[in-house]
Parts: sequence; structure tokens; C-alpha cells
Amino acid sequence: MIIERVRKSVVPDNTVKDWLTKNIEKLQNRKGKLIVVSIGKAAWRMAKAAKEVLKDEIERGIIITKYGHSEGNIEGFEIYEAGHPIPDENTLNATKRALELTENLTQNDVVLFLVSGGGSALFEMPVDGISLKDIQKLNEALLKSGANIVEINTVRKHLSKVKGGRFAQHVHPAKVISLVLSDVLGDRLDSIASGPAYPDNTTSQQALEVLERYKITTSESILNALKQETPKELSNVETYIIGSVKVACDTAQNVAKELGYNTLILTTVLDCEAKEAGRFLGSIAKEIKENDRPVRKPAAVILGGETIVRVKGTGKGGRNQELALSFALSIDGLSDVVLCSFGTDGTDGPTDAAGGIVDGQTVQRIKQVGYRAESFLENNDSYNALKIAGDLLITGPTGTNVNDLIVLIVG
Ligand SMILES: Nc1ncnc2c1ncn2[C@@H]1O[C@H](COP(=O)(O)OP(=O)(O)OP(=O)(O)O)[C@@H](O)[C@H]1O
Ligand SMILES: O=C(O)[C@H](O)CO
Ligand SMILES: [Mg+2]
Repeated sequence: MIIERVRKSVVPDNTVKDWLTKNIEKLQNRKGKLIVVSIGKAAWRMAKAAKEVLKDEIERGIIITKYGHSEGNIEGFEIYEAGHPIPDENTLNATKRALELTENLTQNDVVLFLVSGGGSALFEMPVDGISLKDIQKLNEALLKSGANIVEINTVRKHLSKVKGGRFAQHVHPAKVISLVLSDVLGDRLDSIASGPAYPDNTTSQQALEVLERYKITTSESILNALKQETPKELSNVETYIIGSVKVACDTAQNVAKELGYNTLILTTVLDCEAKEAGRFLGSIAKEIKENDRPVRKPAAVILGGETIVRVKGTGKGGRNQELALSFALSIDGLSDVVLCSFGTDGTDGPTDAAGGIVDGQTVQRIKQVGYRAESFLENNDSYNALKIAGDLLITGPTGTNVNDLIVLIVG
């Protein structure tokens, strides 16, 4: 029940519709055209929702999403699919078209800009002097380097005609109203999809430092292009976050309260090793059980974020499954304790599971068929461990992506 309600609260169909219905006058109070530009992995669904509310108000629309992510025609919209996580020819063609549709607008016009994760790869036009090949090579190096998304996008923003606020400059003097589905911890708006319509908080110097920190060598032309600063102020944008892991946590908390639990949101920016988070939550579960701290029983502790796994073993799994298995090991034998950890996109690592739901008997269930749960954890094989225990959570793709959610219940 918690999971389904959480999904509903962050699925773009609902969030875009709700926002537009409540704020319809922001769009209707214009004298000119309304153009919709929708980018990212959730672009199709966000655009579809906008179309259902705004109907013929929309003069033109364009969707740029990942291959396989379009769900069919939408009247009045051009739909493009392109490369992700590395941009390709189609990315550039589609972006060129989006720039054409938003050219020569006046201050009477409004661009409704729908933004979701994946937008950095899908919406791209390199600055003059930089080729698609240059951008592809650099993206590959950055994605493999261990740099986090804020660092990666710091570099991307300084090489692009549309990122780091430059799309909003292109649209000027028309107004941009951005609705954003956040997949970046802490909801940094200049990082989500590399902030095409948001003032950039990062500098050329920081972009150069990222390359240095991760020992990424690159061409003279890229180094020169990086020196051009992105806009730090924009006068024509309004930005609204319509979905994020914070919203998912708030929903989980509300549902848990309705079910009679004492609730606590421990963090919405969890970002440590999955295994460590699992063990730490094991100690929290024990503390609640014995001492009713930091929240009284029956308790629901909620966390949002995105842990990391440095995969060293040969097994199959994901960060949520690994967290859940590690938690199960630390609370082995304890009664009335359940933990559910899952990716809100319905996919945890390269598996068909969204995550895991474990309890104090999980490790025993694995033992009963002759295996040791510890060995699975050591081999990063959380998927097979939870499969044996019957503890996988399988939802299928949910149509949204706002990081991971963890709910710990102690009765
Ligand atoms: N055997 C494994 N055990 C645990 N984690 C793994 C394993 N193999 C891969 N991973 C993790 O899976 C992650 C990739 O999974 P996933 O596709 O869910 O990523 P994501 O960050 O959610 O991507 P997106 O933003 O595109 O949804 C990587 O962070 C990697 O560390
Ligand atoms: O597109 C991107 O840059 C990431 O998904 C973060 O928003
Ligand atoms: Mg994912």
C-alpha cells in the first residue's frame, strides 16, 4: 500500500496534471503562443499529461526521450528518441528542432519546459568548435571516471548551447515555465538534466577542476570552450519541482501515519555504501526495538536517496537489494522488523527487480536451502540471495524516476 501510494505521488502523469490544473492561470495569462518542450526519460508521459490539461492551448510541442521511451503519437507534438547516456546524431537533430520551434519568440509567448532525468544526454547542442565525437568521448570518460552527477554536469554545462541556462537565453524574451521531476539528490536545479533553464551555480574553473580531479585528458578545443562562462542570472524563468524523492518520503510518511505508525524521515539524501546503510539501519531497528529510540514502536523510519555499490564480485544485484540483504544479516532472528528498499523507477541495477523486502527470517530462509547469506553479499549477488528467500520486490517499470526509497518498520 505504501509503495503504490508513493508511486502515484511521483508518477509524472499525476504530478504534471495536478500542477497545471492548480496553476492554469500562469499559462492562460499570456498574450502570445504556448510551446511545450519536454526532455528526459519521463518526457513522453509529462507531455501527455500537459496535453490532456492544456489541449488546444498548445500551439506546438516537442518531446525528446530515450530510445524505446515513447508510447505513441500525441497530437500537435513532434516526438524524437535519442541516445542515452551518451548523446548521438538523433540527440542533435532533435535539439536543433527544439531550438527552431522556440526561435524568434516574443515576450508575449510562453515555453512550458518539462524536465526529467536523462535530459543531459537527450538535449544537447555543442558550442561552436566542438563536435559530437568530442562530446561523446568526453561523456564516456566522465561516466566511467567515478565523478558524481553534479561534477559530470558541471563539465557538460560549459560545453553546450542549451545547458546551464543557455536554453532559457535562447528562448528570451519569451517566458519559460519549467516543471521538473528531480533525480538528483538535494534537488539541485542547475544539475537536473544540466539545468537548461536555470541559472548555473558552477563555474568554468570548477569544470576544469573536475577534469583534473578525475584525470581526464581532453583536446585543446574543449579546454578553450570550457573557459566560456554560463549565465548566472536569468530574468525569464520560473521553476517548480513537481516530483522528487522528498515528495516520495512525505507520501510514505503520510501513509504510514494513517496506518498507525510513529514516523520519522531520517534523511532524503542518503548517499553512502549500500552495505553500510543496511548495517546502520540494522542498528537503528535494534535501538527502536529495545529503547523506543529515535522513535517509539510501532515505528516507520523512512529514508530517501541513492546509495553506492562498488561492484567487486561476479554476482547480480542492485543497490537496494544489497542494502536489504546487508540489513537482513544485521537483524537476523529479530521479530516484527521489516525493511523495504526500492528504486522508484522500478529497476534496481541490471535486474528485473525494483528492490527487496526483508525481515528477521530472511537469512534463515536462505540457510534452510543450504546457502550462506554472507557469501551472496560478498559476491554482490543480492538478487539471487533475495530470490531464494522469496524477498525480491518486482514492480516492473513505474514510469517515473526519483531515486530510491527505504521504509523500515519495527512493530
Ligand atoms: N551485482 C550488483 N550488485 C549491486 N549493485 C550493482 C550490481 N551490478 C550493478 N550494480 C549497481 O547498479 C547501478 C546501476 O543501476 P540502475 O540502472 O538502477 O542505475 P540508476 O543510477 O538508477 O540509473 P538511472 O538513473 O538511469 O535510473 C550502479 O550504480 C551499480 O553500482
Ligand atoms: O540527465 C541528467 O543529467 C541526470 O539524469 C540528472 O538529472
Ligand atoms: Mg534507476
